[in-house]
Amino acid sequence: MAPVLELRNLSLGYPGLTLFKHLSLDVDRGATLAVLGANGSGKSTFVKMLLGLMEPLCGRLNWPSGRPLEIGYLAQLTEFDRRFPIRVRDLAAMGAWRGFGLWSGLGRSGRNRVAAALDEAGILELADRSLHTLSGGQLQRALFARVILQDAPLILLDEPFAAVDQSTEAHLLSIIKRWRQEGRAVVLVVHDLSSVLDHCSHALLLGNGTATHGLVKDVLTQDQLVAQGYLSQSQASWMFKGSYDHREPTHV
Ligand SMILES: Nc1ncnc2c1ncn2[C@@H]1O[C@H](COP(=O)(O)OP(=O)(O)OP(=O)(O)O)[C@@H](O)[C@H]1O
Repeated sequence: MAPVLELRNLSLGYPGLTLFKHLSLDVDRGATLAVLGANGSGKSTFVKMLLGLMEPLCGRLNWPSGRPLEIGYLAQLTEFDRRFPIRVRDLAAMGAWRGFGLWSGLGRSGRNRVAAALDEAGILELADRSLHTLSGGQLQRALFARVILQDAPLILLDEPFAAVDQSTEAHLLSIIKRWRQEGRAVVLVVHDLSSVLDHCSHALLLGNGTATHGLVKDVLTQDQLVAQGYLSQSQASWMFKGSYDHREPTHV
């Protein structure tokens, strides 16, 4: 699959703090890249760099299309102010504003697109509810509907499953599956070694000043996770003996 984005010899950090050096990777169409690392390893910084909010210390991002692509972005739920007084359908419609313009009306086809996105996210019946009345899982579904409407070739999800139950997670994974089948590239920041990784093709592990990238099964090894400070030796021994093992991605 052709890349939508190429990172070349990238170093990332702040004055006096280098988080990692010399990262080169391609984000391919149809790939699902999980970004993991201990607290403070640089996941949020990596997200900011992808969004163009900060420059790498050195190296570069290449956009094979010749210009930066639109990124469908889902921020961490904790960063979202749900007291903002709008309805679910208005929040979702914000994802489509490029298509219809900020100050013009949605029109029938726009309204149909919003309804279809809310339906796919499983919250059509909540369309007229105010955001502050939603549960965490319902709000996450509304934010997914907004990303659906962005219709972007590259999708960046920052901890999309942090506050959702198993059935919501499975539902949101089915949306990610569709995106992947359509050839979109999906980058997800995930916090734990959960079953989500079964649905990812590649992993980027940050920590202890390094960034390791490759197939999930090659990167998330016991030795690597300990070396990069993600797990202690005893946690790793417990985990690799028990619930977590290396499976090939099942690609929901
Ligand atoms: N604007 C900044 N200026 C200087 N240092 C920063 C800045 N933002 C973050 N850092 C530092 O960079 C490091 C990486 O932070 P970052 O937020 O990217 O980590 P993270 O992996 O997302 O952490 P967490 O899992 O705790 O959210 C931390 O040591 C943090 O203190």
